[in-house]
Amino acid sequence: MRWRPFDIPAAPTDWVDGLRTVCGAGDPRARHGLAVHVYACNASMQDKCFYNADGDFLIVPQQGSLHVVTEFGRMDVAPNEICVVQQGMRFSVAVSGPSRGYVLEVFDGHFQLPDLGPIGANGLANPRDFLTPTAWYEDRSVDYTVATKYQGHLFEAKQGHSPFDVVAWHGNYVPFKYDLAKFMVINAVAFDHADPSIFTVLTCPSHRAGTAIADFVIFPPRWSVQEHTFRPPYYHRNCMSEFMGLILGRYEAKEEGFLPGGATLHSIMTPHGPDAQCFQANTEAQLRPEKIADGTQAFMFESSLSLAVTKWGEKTCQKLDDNYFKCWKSLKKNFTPPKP
Ligand SMILES: O=C(O)Cc1cc(O)ccc1O
Ligand SMILES: [Fe+2]
Repeated sequence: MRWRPFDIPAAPTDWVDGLRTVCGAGDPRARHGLAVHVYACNASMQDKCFYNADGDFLIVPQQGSLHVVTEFGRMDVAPNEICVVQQGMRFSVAVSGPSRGYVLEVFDGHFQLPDLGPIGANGLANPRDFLTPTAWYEDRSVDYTVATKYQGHLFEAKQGHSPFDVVAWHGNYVPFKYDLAKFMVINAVAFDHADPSIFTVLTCPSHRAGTAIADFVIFPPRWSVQEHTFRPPYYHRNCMSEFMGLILGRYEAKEEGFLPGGATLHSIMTPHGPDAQCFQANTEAQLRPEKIADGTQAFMFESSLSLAVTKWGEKTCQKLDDNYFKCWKSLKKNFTPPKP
């Protein structure tokens, strides 16, 4: 499935009011699964905060910076940066204009760095590049709204003061931000297309060893140098679900139709791969070292669970691209076995 860029509303809409669920699996009541949301808004949350009782949020701004106030301090998160706000933390989002992005929510546990295995001590997303806020507080007596997502539904409560009255904190259960440009990219330098798991920024592991509730994977600017190789993604079916979004630029396997602020979902075992144009160009291209994905950033929320699309994702948003399948239609059979 493919979605055209989600609309940013014209009427004043804050971050919570502009949150919509596209797909997901599992159940926050069983503390197992994930949800993929998009947000589209243009107004700051006024004397209003939000907390998620169901799980942790990984927030990926695509357009417009988010100014996030949390109980732990403030974070400015721009497109090409991400932040994680964990279960239960009060936060309020201010925006400076039309803003849009994606949210990966996990119900099971927390996001962590992937095991580096033979990569060894350093690489991919390095711990030093994750930033946590410094304590910041305000002492304001005011009519304040606390919005909550609890068991998938939104609730509101009122209180007489700002919740951001925490003067100091210590510990390690804290929100954080990360600049995707800091990702230390590792890739194949001889031949073959590497599994995109090498681009995993953060993962929320499941209880089944080696599988994830969700991986957050990026496709950053990098050198492509492989020889004797079809360099773009291979045609494949996956035992995981692949939800993709585009922050900036174009994605090499789908230069047309997959646009910043839009999305794709390739469900478990649904075959997919580069569009016909990408196949043609990369079949004919000379394999010289080449900088690819320059000025772009695509990402994937990949899950071992099987995702169901919401009614909003399928119908209400009116962004589903019914013609997506046509991008593969002109692929021709190229099998020409030698005559016996
Ligand atoms: O399908 C996609 O575009 C994502 C993807 C990229 C890649 O380089 C290898 C496998 C894969 O699923
Ligand atoms: Fe894929």
